[in-house]
Amino acid sequence: MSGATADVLDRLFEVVTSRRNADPNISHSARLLSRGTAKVAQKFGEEAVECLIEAVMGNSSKLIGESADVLYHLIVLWVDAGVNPGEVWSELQRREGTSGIAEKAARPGPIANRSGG
Ligand SMILES: N=c1c2ncn([C@@H]3O[C@H](COP(=O)(O)OP(=O)(O)OP(=O)(O)O)[C@@H](O)[C@H]3O)c2ncn1[C@@H]1O[C@H](COP(=O)(O)O)[C@@H](O)[C@H]1O
Repeated sequence: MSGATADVLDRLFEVVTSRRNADPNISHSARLLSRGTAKVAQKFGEEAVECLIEAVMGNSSKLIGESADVLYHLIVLWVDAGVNPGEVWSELQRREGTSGIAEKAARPGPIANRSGG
């Protein structure tokens, strides 16, 4: 992720955080957060589905807008859950350079004989 990308997401997180106790008639973020975790999660899921539909349809210009919707609603989800973007950036940094194939192969396998007998 480029620095510019992280910056805009960090700024968006700060704005949404600042809206937590704002007037729900003025701020969409405040309105969404006031409706509770289930609603925040539902909206994120809906936006994700809209995003994947544009991807499957091969509509890359609409995919850009839907992707922005997904990121905004993910940030609302983080604010609701008390997750800081820096924690997510750190996790991505920790994974840098590790292939997904190699990571999956290194996971502990099932225990062959749980009874021990
Ligand atoms: N990036 C966004 C952003 N993306 C999408 N949306 C809004 O998300 C809403 C999605 O509309 P929907 O009809 O899908 O959802 P809904 O209105 O909750 O309707 P229901 O599903 O509940 O029926 C629209 O009102 C969009 O404008 C956003 N609203 C705000 N932001 C950013 O958040 C900042 C703070 O916004 P406020 O909290 O509104 O001040 C803004 O300056 C922007 O930078």
